[in-house]
Amino acid sequence: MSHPWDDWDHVLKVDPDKDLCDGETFEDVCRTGTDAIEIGGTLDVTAEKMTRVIDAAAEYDVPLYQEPSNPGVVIDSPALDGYLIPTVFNAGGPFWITGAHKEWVRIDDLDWDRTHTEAYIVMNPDASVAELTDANCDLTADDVAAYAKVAERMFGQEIVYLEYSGTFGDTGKVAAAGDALDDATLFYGGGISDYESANEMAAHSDVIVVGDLLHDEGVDAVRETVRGAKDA
Ligand SMILES: CC(C)=CCC/C(C)=C/CC/C(C)=C/CC/C(C)=C/COP(=O)(O)OP(=O)(O)O
Ligand SMILES: O=P(O)(O)OC[C@@H](O)CO
Ligand SMILES: [Mg+2]
Repeated sequence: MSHPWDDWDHVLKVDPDKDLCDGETFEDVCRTGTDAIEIGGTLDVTAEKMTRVIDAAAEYDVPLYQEPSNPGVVIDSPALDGYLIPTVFNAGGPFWITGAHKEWVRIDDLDWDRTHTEAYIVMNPDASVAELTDANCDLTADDVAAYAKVAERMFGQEIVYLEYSGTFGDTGKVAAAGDALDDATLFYGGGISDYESANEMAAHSDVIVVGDLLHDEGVDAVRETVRGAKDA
């Protein structure tokens, strides 16, 4: 089966709780050359902030996905190509693995055709997502590879997401995740800041995700990471 992300090299993650750089617009964001935009963040995301970003990006061609951090911020919008729903494999308890999902399915009538999951392995203990989910980030390359295999082989996950949010990851661990997977697509996110860092992580993963750089440095810096990913 083919999926939209089979052809992606670069995803830009827009945090609805963070501002764009001065003078930059969502039109600029959509024209960075990224393959897709993912809208999501861990802290202080609301349905209103989500809607603002979706509406602003709606008129441009770039594929638009929502990555909700809880069921309360999921937006039903025709502008979205789909929903990428995290499930945190190394969370400290079941809520962020299946609990939140169970509540969502119970209260909402899901659009299953547009709903996909991402098997998160959270690696940076200082990231908000690690604190929120009480993730065990003390993982060796072998642990990471084993989680990736469990995600793909036992839970049928089509995307495995190695999440170093806020810090540049260990390339050995990223490579271990990549080697462990046969069919699933490996997303890598965290600390990508320029052509070189993008190029390096893109060599070890299928898709790199760039987040804070957009809000801290702006669209020109993001465009360099697109170039780095495409050259890998
Ligand atoms: C069932 C539904 C609809 C939602 C639950 C989905 C789950 C399990 C979420 C848990 C993991 C999570 C909070 C993912 C959000 C995406 C993410 C990791 C964004 C990056 O966050 P950070 O960069 O750590 O946070 P800030 O930038 O907000 O500090
Ligand atoms: O913000 P950065 O560190 O680029 O991380 C990207 C993404 O993986 C966050 O969920
Ligand atoms: Mg972030």
